[in-house]
Amino acid sequence: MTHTLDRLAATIASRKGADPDSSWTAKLLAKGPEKCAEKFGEEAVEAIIAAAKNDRANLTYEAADVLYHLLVMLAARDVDLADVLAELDRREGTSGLDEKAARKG
Ligand SMILES: N=c1c2ncn([C@@H]3O[C@H](COP(=O)(O)OP(=O)(O)OP(=O)(O)O)[C@@H](O)[C@H]3O)c2ncn1[C@@H]1O[C@H](COP(=O)(O)O)[C@@H](O)[C@H]1O
Repeated sequence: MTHTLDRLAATIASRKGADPDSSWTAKLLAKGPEKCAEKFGEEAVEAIIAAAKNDRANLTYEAADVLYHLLVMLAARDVDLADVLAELDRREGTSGLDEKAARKG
């Protein structure tokens, strides 16, 4: 699964600075990080609606859109997927309750 995300992140990275007419990703990135974040939010809302309706087929489809747009948003702000995965690795083995307490300080 990580390999799929790694491949997709690499494809998205390759679209940075590419001709916007050459790919949808290049066109979205050319619109800037704020637009990429907005698109991520739109896709997240569509996934939320599918989940709330218990529409599992659509939730699967929308979740794929969410992951793609998350990677585009990260690329737009030069955040590496590897760093996000490292943060998840860091949390592995700790309780979610501990993580919540740590955030509260
Ligand atoms: N996974 C995706 C992916 N998921 C969603 N999308 C695009 O994201 C858009 C989201 O749909 P919307 O209806 O919200 O967007 P829209 O209406 O077309 O655009 P707006 O008018 O709303 O701005 C669609 O146009 C999809 O084509 C994706 N585009 C690309 N990929 C992957 O990225 C790779 C590179 O794509 P290109 O950059 O197009 O070569 C592809 O091979 C895929 O693997």
